[in-house]
Amino acid sequence: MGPPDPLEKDRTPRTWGRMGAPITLPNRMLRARPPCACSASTACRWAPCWGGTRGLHPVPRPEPPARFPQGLLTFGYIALLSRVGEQVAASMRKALFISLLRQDVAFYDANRTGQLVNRLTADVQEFKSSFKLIISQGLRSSTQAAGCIVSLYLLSPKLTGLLLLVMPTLVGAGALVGSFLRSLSRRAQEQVAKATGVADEVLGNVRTVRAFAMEDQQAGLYCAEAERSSQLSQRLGLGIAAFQGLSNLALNGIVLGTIFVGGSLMAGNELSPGDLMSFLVASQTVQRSMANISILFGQVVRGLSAGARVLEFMTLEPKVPLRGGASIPSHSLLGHVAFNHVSFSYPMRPGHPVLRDFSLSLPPGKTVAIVGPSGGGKSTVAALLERFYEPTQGSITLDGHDISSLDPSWLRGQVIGFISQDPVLFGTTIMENIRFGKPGASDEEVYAAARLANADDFIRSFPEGYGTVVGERGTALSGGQRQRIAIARALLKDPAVLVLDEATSALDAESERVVQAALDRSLGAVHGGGPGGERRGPGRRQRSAEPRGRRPARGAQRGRGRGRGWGRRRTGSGPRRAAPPAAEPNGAERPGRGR
Ligand SMILES: Nc1ncnc2c1ncn2[C@@H]1O[C@H](COP(=O)(O)OP(=O)(O)OP(=O)(O)O)[C@@H](O)[C@H]1O
Repeated sequence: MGPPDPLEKDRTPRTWGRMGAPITLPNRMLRARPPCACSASTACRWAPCWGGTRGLHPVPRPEPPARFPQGLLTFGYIALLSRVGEQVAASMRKALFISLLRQDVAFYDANRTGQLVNRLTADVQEFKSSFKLIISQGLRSSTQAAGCIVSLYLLSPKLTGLLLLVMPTLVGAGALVGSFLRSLSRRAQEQVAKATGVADEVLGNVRTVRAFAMEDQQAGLYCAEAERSSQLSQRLGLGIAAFQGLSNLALNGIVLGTIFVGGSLMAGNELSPGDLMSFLVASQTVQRSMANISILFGQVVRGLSAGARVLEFMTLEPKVPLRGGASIPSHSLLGHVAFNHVSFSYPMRPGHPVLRDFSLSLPPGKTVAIVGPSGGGKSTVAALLERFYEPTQGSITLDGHDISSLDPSWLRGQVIGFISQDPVLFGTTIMENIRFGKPGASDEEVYAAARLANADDFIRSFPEGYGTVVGERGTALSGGQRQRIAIARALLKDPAVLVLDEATSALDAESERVVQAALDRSLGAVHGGGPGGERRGPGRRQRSAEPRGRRPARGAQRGRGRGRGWGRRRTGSGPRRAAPPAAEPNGAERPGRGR
């Protein structure tokens, strides 16, 4: 058994608690400790106060023996709190990241990367700070207030009863203002995320910005977003300030009311002057604690809305789960792909059908090129086959099995190899980038895939060879070199169906010739002898209407597909070459574009 996979279904963020159990179990235990330590520390501080309020002790002072445990407990709760806070934040980040990775591709069409990164960083940070503040200061203030309310009750139940009568009004008003401030805080955080999204996009495409001399315009765009975010935060600050001012006013009013009512009680001999004085001292402590709580309130509001934003994506379920479903045993996998009356609109543009009643049959052992105008839906066909999106109508089958019943992870990981128009590499070494196609591959397998993709020579010409770091998104390589590494990455996977989405379109003539040769070599390679073995299924060329050395299967026309084929068919006893495509691929293609 391999190591546990963090992306497995039963570890979904909806079940974050379950998934994070190994992390959160000690958390739970630890979580219980800081509050206890904090309360105990506060209790040590205020213990003499409870014993000494009856009588004139205006400034309660801890007795010397209480100082040592108080210091120890303070150390204990701060150390534990910091540990728990960091663990909670790490658990949240991990769960959120795992959840984000599981989301549908449509989710990424709707959300900018920068905004998602903002949730992973700033929102989790905000939540963690609030969590720690609530536990430390909030708990201390609450225990102080609760302890002193007990003292007040012991001194004068009647006066305390009157005091508590006004509390629900204050709490109700606080809750109302709180919900308003929370929504304002949420808007402010969304705006911060939007500004981060702009920054992320601009910095990630700085070459394009530089090439068009758009620095000032882009700076203006970011500044406008940052300004909006600042304004919203200032409004939030105003709201919090107003809340704190009003709550201070109310608390001072309560103290004045206490003096007034206490005076009447004293006049009626229901309260002694000493008790009234003690009552006032204790009620001032309550007032101070409540004032502290109201100051914390702003942080709580921000923390709660940040937590809600994190949870929103942590509990989101993708339409197409990453795993689950049947898989076809490799010995019986032929690779016959069929689109049956498929209609499709992108979730972002539901009113704009891209495919309408589209049917296509891709026989095993053939290469089919789909040719059509720009925007005609060729990439969409590849995306549907990868199950990046679900057809609105119709079905797609692999060897007669509806791909919606097949395990998407198996389909993408073992059946389909995909080389996109603009392949993106990771900012690590060439070796690791190629190995992305098959994580357990040996160095030898990586070299073989690179040789097949005509990439080995140029890789070895670098001083660092396969250890060369390719820069962010592979920017330290030429377009042709990137393409060839992407091809090696796909070939290493040895997929049954290889999808080439204009894999050579961005290249100059020489690079295209080299890459095309690499593809031809790989498609002709003997299966079982390493990467780049048997390939079946759809390829796609749009720029080159008639790929070299292959006979087109159908005539091209606007909005219609055209296929061509080559390849081999696998048999039970081993691979053998299938006949070259002298005729049209089986099945009727009728790609259509919705307009
Ligand atoms: N993620 C998306 N969300 C919404 N609409 C999209 C999305 N991707 C593509 N489209 C739209 O779908 C239509 C088909 O796009 P597609 O990329 O499949 O065309 P294509 O034939 O591959 O074009 P090209 O040859 O220029 O790459 C276009 O109108 C495009 O604007």
